[in-house]
Amino acid sequence: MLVFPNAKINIGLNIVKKRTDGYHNITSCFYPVGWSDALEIIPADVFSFHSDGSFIPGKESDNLCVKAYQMIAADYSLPPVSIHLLKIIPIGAGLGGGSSDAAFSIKAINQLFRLEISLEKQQDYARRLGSDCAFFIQNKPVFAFEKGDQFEPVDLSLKGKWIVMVNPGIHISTIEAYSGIKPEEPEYDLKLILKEPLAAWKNIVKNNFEVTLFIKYPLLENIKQDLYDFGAVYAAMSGSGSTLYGIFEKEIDLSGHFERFNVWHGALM
Ligand SMILES: C[C@](O)(CO)[C@H](O)COP(=O)(O)OP(=O)(O)OC[C@H]1O[C@@H](n2ccc(N)nc2=O)[C@H](O)[C@@H]1O
Ligand SMILES: Nc1ncnc2c1ncn2[C@@H]1O[C@H](COP(=O)(O)OP(=O)(O)OP(=O)(O)O)[C@@H](O)[C@H]1O
Repeated sequence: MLVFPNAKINIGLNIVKKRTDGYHNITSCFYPVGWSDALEIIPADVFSFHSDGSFIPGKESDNLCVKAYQMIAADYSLPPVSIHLLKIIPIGAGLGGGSSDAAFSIKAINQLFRLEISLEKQQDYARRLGSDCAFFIQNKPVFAFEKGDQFEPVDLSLKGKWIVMVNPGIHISTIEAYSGIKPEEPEYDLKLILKEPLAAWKNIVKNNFEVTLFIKYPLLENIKQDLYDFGAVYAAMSGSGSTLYGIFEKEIDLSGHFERFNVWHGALM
C-alpha cells in the first residue's frame, strides 16, 4: 500500500488557555496542503522500517509510523510489515509532517488488513500519538479546538487559490514554542472571520506564536513581509514555525527569490 501523507497549515492559531494536563487549549483552522511524504507499508516476514530523504532525528522506535503500527498491531494481532518512508516535508516546521505520517499509517494499516476501524476510532488512535495527528484522518479543512484534536466543520474553501510555503530551516521545537506563550482569549471570532473574503484576514487572523518567535528569529518576519510584497493576499506562520506561507489569487513561483530556503508552491485543495 502506497500513500502520500500531506502537510497542513494553520490559518489563525490562538493559544487560549493552559490546561491542568500541561497542554494548551487552542483554536485554529487546519487546512491540508499538497507538500507530501511518500509512505509504503507492505506485509513482510519480519518487521522493518526504513527511511530516505531528510534525516529524521530520534530512534526507529520513536518514529510515528512505527508507533502507529505497534499500537494497532497490539489490538489486532497483525502480522509483521515492512515500512518505507520517503521524508520530504520539512521536520519541526509547523507543518505536522510527522503527525501526518502517523495518521496515514493508521489509515493504510486499516485498509491493508481490512480492519474496518471506524473513522472515530481511527481518530482516537491518532490522538494517542499527538495533538495534530487526528486532523489527518479526515484530512479536510476544519475548525480545531481543545488540544487541537477536536473538530467542527468549517465553511471555507480556498480551491483555485495558490500557496507558496517557505521553510528557512530553523528547527523550532513545539514544546519550546508553547513554553514562551502567555495564553489569552482572542479578540476576534476565527469562525466568523473565515467566512469573510481572504483580503479581510490580514491584521486580524493571527498566529500567537509569531509574537515571540519573530523577536527571536527576525528572518521569519522578513519572509512574511516578502510574501506580502510579492502580492500575497494573506500571509502567516504555520503552527509553531518555522514555515511561513502566503496565499495568492494566481499562480506564482518565488523559488528564485527564496533560493536559499526550502520552498513549495501549488494550488490549494
Ligand atoms: C502547534 C500545533 O502544530 C498547532 O497545530 C500543535 O498544537 C502541536 O501539535 P503536536 O506537534 O501534535 O504536539 P504534541 O506532540 O501533542 O505535543 C508536543 C508538546 O507541545 C505542547 N502542546 C501541544 C499541543 C497543545 N495543544 N498544547 C501544548 O502545550 C506540549 O508541551 C506537548 O508536550
Ligand atoms: N515520521 C516522522 N516524520 C518527522 N518527524 C518525526 C516522525 N516520527 C517522529 N518524528 C519526531 O517528531 C519531531 C517533529 O515532528 P514534525 O515534523 O511533525 O514537527 P512539526 O512540523 O513542528 O509539527 P507540528 O506542526 O505538529 O508541530 C521530529 O523532531 C522527530 O523526532
